[in-house]
Amino acid sequence: MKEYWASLASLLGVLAFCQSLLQVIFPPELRFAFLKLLNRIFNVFSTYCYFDITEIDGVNTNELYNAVQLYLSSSVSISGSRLSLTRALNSSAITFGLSNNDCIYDSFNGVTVLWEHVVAPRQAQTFSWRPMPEEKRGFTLRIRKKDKSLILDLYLEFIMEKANDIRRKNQDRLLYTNSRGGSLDSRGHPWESVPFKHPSTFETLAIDPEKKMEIMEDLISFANGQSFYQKTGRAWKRGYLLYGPPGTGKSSMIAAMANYLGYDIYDLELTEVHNNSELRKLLMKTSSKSIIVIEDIDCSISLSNRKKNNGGSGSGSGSRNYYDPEMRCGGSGSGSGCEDGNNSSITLSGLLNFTDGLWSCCGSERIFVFTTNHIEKLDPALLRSGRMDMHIFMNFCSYPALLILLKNYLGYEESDLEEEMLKELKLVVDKAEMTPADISEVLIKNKRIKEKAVRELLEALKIKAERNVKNGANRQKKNSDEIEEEEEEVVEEEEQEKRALETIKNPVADLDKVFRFDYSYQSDDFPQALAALTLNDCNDSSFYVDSVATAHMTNDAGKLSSQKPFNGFDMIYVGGGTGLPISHFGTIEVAIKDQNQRTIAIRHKRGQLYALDDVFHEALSTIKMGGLPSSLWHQRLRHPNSKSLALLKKNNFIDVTHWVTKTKICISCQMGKS
Ligand SMILES: Nc1ncnc2c1ncn2[C@@H]1O[C@H](COP(=O)(O)OP(=O)(O)OP(=O)(O)O)[C@@H](O)[C@H]1O
Repeated sequence: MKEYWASLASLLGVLAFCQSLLQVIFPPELRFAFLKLLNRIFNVFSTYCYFDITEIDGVNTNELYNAVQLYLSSSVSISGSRLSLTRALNSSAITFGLSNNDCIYDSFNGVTVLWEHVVAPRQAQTFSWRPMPEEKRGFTLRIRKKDKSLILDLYLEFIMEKANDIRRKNQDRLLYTNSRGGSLDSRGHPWESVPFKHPSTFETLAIDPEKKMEIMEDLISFANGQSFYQKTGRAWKRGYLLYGPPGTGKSSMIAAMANYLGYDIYDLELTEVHNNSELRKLLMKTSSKSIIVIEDIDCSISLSNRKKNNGGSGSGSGSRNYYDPEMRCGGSGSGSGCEDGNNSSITLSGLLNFTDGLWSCCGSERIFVFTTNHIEKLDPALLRSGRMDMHIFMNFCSYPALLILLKNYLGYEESDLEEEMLKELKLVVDKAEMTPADISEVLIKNKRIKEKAVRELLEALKIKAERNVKNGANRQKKNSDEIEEEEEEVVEEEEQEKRALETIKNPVADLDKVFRFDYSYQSDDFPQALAALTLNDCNDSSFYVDSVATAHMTNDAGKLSSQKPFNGFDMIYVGGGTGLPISHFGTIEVAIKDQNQRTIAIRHKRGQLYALDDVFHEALSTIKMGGLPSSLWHQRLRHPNSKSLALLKKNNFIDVTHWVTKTKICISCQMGKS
């Protein structure tokens, strides 16, 4: 026996020596090539082929891996001998899974295949933008070569469908949030999820039954509408805008939608998203059959003021219409907001691309829901027809909605209540303007003593209705007072106008009292605005065109001849207080056209004015045709002083029939100089 151990030990020693000798003689590269060759030879002669389905594909999670895992979890629970059991946090379902490196046979269409769950430790992490899981996971599918073409595609399709079914039936809805502010988890997901357990359903939702039916039918026709969307060439998605006062059930409606269709919810927190490309990435990581929600869209982000931060640096905006808020950053559909240039914020255009641009179609069967308490605050671009397919007004509690709440909270059917009580409730509920949330509170408080609950509810409704009536009367009184005040103001304005007209007839009389000059209506650069009133350079015989406005604007930057990007924060404010961004500044060319719209003279800027020198005098020859009194020339030539007029006459540019006496003072000049 002793000898036996001794010879075994020496044999092991020889083997170890040979191994180290081999390692020295054959470097790792050579060994790797040899193994590869062996593998190839094995594959040629093997009757099987193998498919690896890894958990992470590049940087993205492999959906097929998840589907296989789910699919196998249903078969391993029956046939597996060693299983792993998992239960997600707060989840009600237990998931079976194959243990690490365990195998299972499955059959499909009479063909048997083998699945192996391969788990290997990940090598020490090289540099990565995000943490990776410690283990590499994957499934290896083994199929006979002769069966591959027969079943592979069908089998994988079957697995995907089955996984979706299982997900729908067994799995709790998931509620995703992007509250991590853009950072990714170890599996490359920007979304965090928890099981979604909201109990709201369309049955418990207290809204008018007709409206409820309409919404439910719309949802079902959407969910079953794959062929319709394909046939019509539309992306398989739908948008709902829920609006109304707080507590009318907008969030409850979203939960009811998710529970009704069995969809997951992605609750998008816009304030956590830094720019449009991040928004796009979030969208790419949402799954099909989901509802993407942006709650309180009017307060989550100030979309109309966003451009302020960008400083209007969008390049190449030559022919863009900046009056269209949608176009502020490059227009919808293209997926390229001007934010892409400086990557600093979300824009309205980015949000619209998110919902109905090209990127909104990455994935299918998705519903977008926006909610707001103030629809009037939303940018019209969001409300435009076709953008949100259905606008749903969540109103105060109506009588039919009240009956649903009574059933939910007290178990009362309409027939369980006395007729008198029903009559009274019906009479006051609309006037009370109470939200379902307010009414629920009253009912919950007394839910154990049902009669008391109904009585108290009636009392609360009456008090609220009375208050509303009183407030309404006050409002009416206030309104009539306001109307009276407005009427008085109109009369006052009319009288002022009359006085002004009388003054024009007799301009010298009391001019100051009527037209006091108001600086608030004038340009800051007032002296410059009046520059055209005089011609200072007596040696310059050019005509100068006064284009009237001191600050010109155009919605087409291409019209500017030497444009430069505008990097300031100023904006053009228009009626209603909307701020329009300024993208470029520069100079324009003044074109003079004849009757037939042919350009006969184009002039560039000289200083602050546009000069028409001798070459173009002919083009203006009609101006000097026919003599006119000096007062008319004064008005036609934008109020030059008499010295300038005399100069023009002397150079034979104008023909003055007679000089008007100084007593007739030009009112415009008076106002301008006051
Ligand atoms: N229409 C409704 N049907 C049933 N319950 C409702 C309804 N509206 C409100 N409630 C009750 O009031 C609570 C608050 O409602 P919910 O959060 O859905 O309102 P909301 O309109 O989304 O409010 P907010 O605008 O403040 O987010 C809900 O939990 C629910 O119990």
